[in-house]
Amino acid sequence: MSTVVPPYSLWRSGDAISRLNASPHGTSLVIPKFLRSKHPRAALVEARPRAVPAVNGDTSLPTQLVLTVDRTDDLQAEARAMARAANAPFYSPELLANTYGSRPIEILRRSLQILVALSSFGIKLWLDKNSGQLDQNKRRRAAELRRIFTRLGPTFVKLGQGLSTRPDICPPEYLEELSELQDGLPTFPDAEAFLCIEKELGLSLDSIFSSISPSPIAAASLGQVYKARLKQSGKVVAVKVQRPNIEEAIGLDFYLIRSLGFLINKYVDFISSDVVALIDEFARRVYQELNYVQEGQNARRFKKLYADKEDVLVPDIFWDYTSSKVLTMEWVDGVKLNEQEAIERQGLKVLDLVNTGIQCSLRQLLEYGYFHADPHPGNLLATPEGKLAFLDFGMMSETPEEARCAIIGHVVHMVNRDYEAMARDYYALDFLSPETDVSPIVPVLRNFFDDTLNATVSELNFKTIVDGLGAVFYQYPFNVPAYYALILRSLTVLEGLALYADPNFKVLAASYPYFAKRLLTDPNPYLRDALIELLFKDGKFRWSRLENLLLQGRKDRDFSVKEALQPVLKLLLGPDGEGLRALAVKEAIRVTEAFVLGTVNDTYNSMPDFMRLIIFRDSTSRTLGMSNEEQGSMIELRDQVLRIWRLLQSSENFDPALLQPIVQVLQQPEARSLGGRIFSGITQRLAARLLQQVLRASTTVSASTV
Ligand SMILES: Nc1ncnc2c1ncn2[C@@H]1O[C@H](COP(=O)(O)OP(=O)(O)OP(=O)(O)O)[C@@H](O)[C@H]1O
Repeated sequence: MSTVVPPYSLWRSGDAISRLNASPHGTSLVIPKFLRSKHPRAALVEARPRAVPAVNGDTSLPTQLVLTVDRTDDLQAEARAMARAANAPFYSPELLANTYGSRPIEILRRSLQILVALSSFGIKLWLDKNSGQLDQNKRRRAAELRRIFTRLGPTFVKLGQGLSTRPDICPPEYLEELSELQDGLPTFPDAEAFLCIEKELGLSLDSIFSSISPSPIAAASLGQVYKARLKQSGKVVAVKVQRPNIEEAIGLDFYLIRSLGFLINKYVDFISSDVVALIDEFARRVYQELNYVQEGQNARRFKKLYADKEDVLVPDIFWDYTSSKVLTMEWVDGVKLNEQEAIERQGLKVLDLVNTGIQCSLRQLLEYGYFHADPHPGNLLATPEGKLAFLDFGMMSETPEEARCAIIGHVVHMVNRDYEAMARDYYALDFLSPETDVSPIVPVLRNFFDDTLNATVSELNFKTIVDGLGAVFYQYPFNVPAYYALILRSLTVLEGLALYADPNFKVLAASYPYFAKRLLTDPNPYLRDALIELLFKDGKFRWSRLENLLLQGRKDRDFSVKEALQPVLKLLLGPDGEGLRALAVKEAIRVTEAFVLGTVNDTYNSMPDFMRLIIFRDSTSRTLGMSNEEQGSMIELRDQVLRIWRLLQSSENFDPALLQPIVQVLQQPEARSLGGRIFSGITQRLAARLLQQVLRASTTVSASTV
């Protein structure tokens, strides 16, 4: 799509709409007669946001009050927009049956159109299969399917966009081709678009805008977008106008697709899912996208949740110029994230923007669970100030809270190559029903990850992981919820963008600090238990895992060491913490012993040989009879604990009192004996070692005297 360069107020000659004259005082718009006569001019309500008067200036209203008044105005304008959208289309299979059931000619015509297009594709697939060229021709066929969907119109474009996020349904080649269904769609006549704006808003075009681009700056599946300037406030806005009769076109298609779904449910045995239910769910989402007031509300909610960071921008909505078919929003000056050279020319770094995108996506997907479900590069702009702007809030999705936690656990298990735990995660993620046996999946996961990487998992290309998991999902009876597929897709899109700038960029490595932070700090019981499970194995604390989590978690910009481990420490004191307390006792013994024996070892090694002989009757490097291996692991444990302690100490806001719960546990009645146990544990072991030493020495002496 061509971008309109200022002054963007020239109408194309020969258009149904006449010419816009540029006046020396600015631009004035000449509206064609057929547009002017229909709509009497209506009074304009000022669009938000308003200028806030200076608090310290001579203006009388305090800022807070102005903001409140603004907010009230805004809510009222939004309510008016909602009223305008009262008749927005909604999905009702019954209504569709009533409407199209009695239009056999239309049904026949459209069915033939779809049938011819899809059956020719089906025949090619069948021929490929019979000639053994299915794999070889996959890429070609995927591109053909993309073209067929574009030809068949908006419903199929949406269907293709939807399929492009489903690794459980489509092989990777199809996922890639179908994800290109975002651009290059045909436009519709501008005159129709301008008529639609006037009709929808009940205002004449020239009373709304002082200028508007003569042709769309972009055309997408459901609408096209113009750039304009608001007459009242002078703000530059983007005006999205819905394609004419789209509701009709989509309605007929969904009626036909649903009828096909019924036939599949009835006659195709190998498809066990309820196809009609899937179609209904999908159709409902597409219909939601037809209500631009809903999209505006999505944008507002998104902005409230995520644009608190100064590097994220979400356009404001101008409710007075918004209806179900017209969406007027703040114009975002920016370059699409895939136009990397243009971004670099502005002195911006693509990787910084991608990192912002990753951090924002992680918060969307895993913190609030409300996320932008269509983050293709066309919907992400880099602004000249270096902000990342999000556009197009038509398709939003939500991740249920349990799933958010299960995903965090899954990634951490993956990074730690805990394949059994990974396979079990699929229950928590609701991918597999509880009666499915996950044991066959474990070796498949192991084979894939162990084969693919020599380095750590976080060094793996995210796309490789997604393709690998996709292949597993494809082979087993997985039912991947739509939100999960969308999550994978949003991160894959960001990684794809980053790889242009840096072929070594790893999205998982960039996002792992966030996962580590959540695991260390989140009080959610699922995550807390996942952390405990990760840290304790076979009754032993895995200090290396804690060290790694702390090292990673510290890299997250929102990490606060104050919160680290707090959920686990709280559990330690709680009524359900008995098991954990027992583990803590054991570990305390192990660590104290490591410190004591480590120090003994150091002292022993620093002694001259003759002193060792006098005291220990031994001049070898074996302290208290410990093997080199034992010594090594003891010293490693001590050093690891010391490293972690230094790590905590060097972190901002660290207060040793945070570890108070551990001390408290040691003082609790049930663990009061802990001090004694540690002490006795150590003295027992030391005594045993000394005894061993003495016995060994006396045996050697007596043997030599014999
Ligand atoms: N606020 C804005 N500022 C600048 N450009 C915009 C704005 N909103 C939309 N655009 C441009 O218009 C294009 C299409 O807009 P949008 O993605 O919202 O349409 P859509 O019909 O929802 O698309 P899709 O087919 O992806 O669902 C964007 O890719 C962008 O180039």
